[in-house]
Amino acid sequence: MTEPDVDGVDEALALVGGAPTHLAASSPPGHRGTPWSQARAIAARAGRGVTPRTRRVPLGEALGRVLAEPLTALTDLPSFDTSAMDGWAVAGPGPWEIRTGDAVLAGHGAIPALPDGVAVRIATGARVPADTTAVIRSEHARAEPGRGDRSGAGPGGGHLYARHEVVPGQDIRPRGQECRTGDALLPATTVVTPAVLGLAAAAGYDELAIVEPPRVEVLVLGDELLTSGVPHDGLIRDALGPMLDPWLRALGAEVVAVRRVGDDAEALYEAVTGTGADLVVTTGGTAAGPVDHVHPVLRGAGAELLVDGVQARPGHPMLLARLTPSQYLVGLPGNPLAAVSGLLSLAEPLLRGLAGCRAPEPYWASVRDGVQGHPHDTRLVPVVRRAGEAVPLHYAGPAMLRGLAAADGLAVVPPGGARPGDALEVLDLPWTAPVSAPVPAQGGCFT
Ligand SMILES: Nc1nc2c(c(=O)[nH]1)N[C@H]1C(S)=C(S)[C@@H](COP(=O)(O)OP(=O)(O)OC[C@H]3O[C@@H](n4cnc5c(N)ncnc54)[C@H](O)[C@@H]3O)O[C@H]1N2
Ligand code: MOO
Repeated sequence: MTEPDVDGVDEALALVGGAPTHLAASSPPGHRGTPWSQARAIAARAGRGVTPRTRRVPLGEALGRVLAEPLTALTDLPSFDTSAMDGWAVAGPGPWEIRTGDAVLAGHGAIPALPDGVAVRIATGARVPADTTAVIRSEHARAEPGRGDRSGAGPGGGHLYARHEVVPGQDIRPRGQECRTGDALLPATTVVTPAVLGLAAAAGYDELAIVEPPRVEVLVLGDELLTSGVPHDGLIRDALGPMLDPWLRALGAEVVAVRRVGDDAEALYEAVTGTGADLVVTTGGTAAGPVDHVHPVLRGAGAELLVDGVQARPGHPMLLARLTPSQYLVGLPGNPLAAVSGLLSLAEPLLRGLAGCRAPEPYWASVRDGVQGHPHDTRLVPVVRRAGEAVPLHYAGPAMLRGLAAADGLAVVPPGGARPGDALEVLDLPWTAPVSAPVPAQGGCFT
């Protein structure tokens, strides 16, 4: 499928570190595939081109989803002038006569306005009476009891003295300090984090309009795959079914099915043409071997190939096809790390668009060790973060998952490689992103 000369070095590159080769970055004549960045951009554009389905869900079901509409304040926040401290509401200059029987508590209704020269006990979060000049926190005031009540707050009244200068408005949170009704609090495309849920509740929401998660069907190809037990007799364990389901959910997808279709071209055709999913992800069968059915099936199904091979290692046979105007297929190569490369290169940007998510800011880290480059292609290399640097991991061959399983991300190594200290883009894994929200049990768009 690709030129054998450069393919020959691929496994070796994946296993060793060492000095960069700094060979020419331009594609040789006949070199196949779309440049890596361009392929990602095509996938992202395809995802953004589909109008997402939206629905309203109770707050409790919105975690991890993406806002389909801006979050607009349904109320002023605070919605009334609020005491920020436990203490005294006072009006006018002191000392103040303590009004008895009128402690103002959070959640209670309005109490009469305060005339000048009067103080009343108030609790944090309570509505400040009309005409209040300031709140004096208890530790900054001295109450002198009146006759018949030594506490000063009882029916006997008494007088209140400030221990410090009183500044008008002190310790009062004025109505609308955080927002006014109708203010835009968050734009559509915001991922609903626990903090967003809190803000939405405070701003008066019971439900949120969210983008429906894109429905994804995974088709695992290959007659050689076992679903349990130890590999034997040339059969191996399916490593991709168990990995892709939760990974896709962490990327904001609803995985409607993971189906094993073997090396049966007809079954694959039926599955691809009959799917109700927004995205079909296939694993294996992307190359040109005798049972590599993905290309012929896509041709038979009249699919449009948007990306047919990418200048990326591992994973160069990855592909992206449009099945119908609103349905896509990402073909992941069968080698497990190559499949992950395809997942992050094509499926992730596509899903982001389908899920209505914004792309995250690219994240760069300086690489501790030199990384051997591929002569012409971008390499994705598992790395772990150590003391602010990205450390490339071993066991990163296309068929291996040992390096990936210990990794925090995949470093994007340009053709020619990287020297120690070079800054490389790092693709975060959805469960390790330093600035992302946690992955909830039901999935969500958290990267
Ligand atoms: N003549 C050529 N042969 C190959 C080329 C090439 O350019 N020319 N590219 C190689 C590269 S690179 C890759 S990657 C693979 C991609 O092949 P396929 O997508 O067709 O994948 P398969 O042949 O089905 O499988 C490859 C490999 O991965 C194993 N596999 C498949 N599915 C799973 C799974 N679910 N879990 C674990 N392992 C899986 C499969 O047994 C094979 O060992 O093609 C190369 N060949
Ligand atoms: O080596 Mo292949 O690049 O995609 O696994």
